[in-house]
Amino acid sequence: MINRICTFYFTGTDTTKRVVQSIANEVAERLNVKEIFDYNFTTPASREETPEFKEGDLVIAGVPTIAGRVPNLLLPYLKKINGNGALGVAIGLYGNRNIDDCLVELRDLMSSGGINVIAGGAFVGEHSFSQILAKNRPDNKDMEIVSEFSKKIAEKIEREDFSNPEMVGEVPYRPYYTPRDRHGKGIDIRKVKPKTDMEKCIDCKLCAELCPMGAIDFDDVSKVPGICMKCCACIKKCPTDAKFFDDEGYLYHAHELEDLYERRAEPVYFV
Ligand SMILES: Cc1cc2nc3c(=O)[nH]c(=O)nc-3n(C[C@H](O)[C@H](O)[C@H](O)COP(=O)(O)O)c2cc1C
Repeated sequence: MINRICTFYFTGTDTTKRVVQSIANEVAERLNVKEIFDYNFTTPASREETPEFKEGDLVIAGVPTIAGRVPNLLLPYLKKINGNGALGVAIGLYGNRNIDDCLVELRDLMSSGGINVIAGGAFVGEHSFSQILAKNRPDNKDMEIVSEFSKKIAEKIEREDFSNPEMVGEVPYRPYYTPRDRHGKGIDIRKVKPKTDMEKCIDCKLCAELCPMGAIDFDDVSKVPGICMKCCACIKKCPTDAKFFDDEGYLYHAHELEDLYERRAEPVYFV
């Protein structure tokens, strides 16, 4: 019996949020669950709380795929999950290249925290680095699959089938995906940070408020003293398009992804 559905997600550009919330809403409707609790752990302040769940919860957890894995900057937080026997669904969003081992890694983090993961899905979202790679996804076709998946989750719970399906990915997990330049040499984008066009910036502070790493200086938003995870929230959500990356390696990688992964990757789910 499910008493509460918890959406539990990290999202830079809202594709993960859309998929997770839709699943939660549809499963809640099908199972007649009245309480939906929105647990968005994107901001640093939200990650100061320990993620705590209880028996009778269904936790729909989602993260974007970063370098083929769960974002490593979130691992200390995700290792603190207190599932207390809740049921769970693991969701990985990826930008049309590959989910690699993100979904199985998220499933394992949830299981280690005491959540019984009864379903999982890999869905496609517009790539953080691009305005054209998987543009506007998840789209209507993706959302139909989200709906089909939600129906199967609800049916599985109604049958009281709490088994753990196999999911796409390898254990042990493969190393983080490394982009390469035209000579096959690794491109290291870890230290790359966004720049600000001060002619366009209106100093609204939205970028500093949104940054999941709290990396942008509130008093001077052109400064990024903290760690940037390249989620692109500040770039895609800037009302005046003032933020941008100009690092050569980063831009090369972004354009290469657009060229190599133009084909449409389809979502997959496991129930
Ligand atoms: C640093 C970084 C690395 C990424 N690595 C991958 C990847 O390995 N494979 C992939 O297909 N997409 C990758 N993506 C794209 C995101 O997983 C994808 O755009 C996702 O939909 C973003 O979710 P959000 O909108 O909830 O932030 C990466 C994005 C970022 C920021």
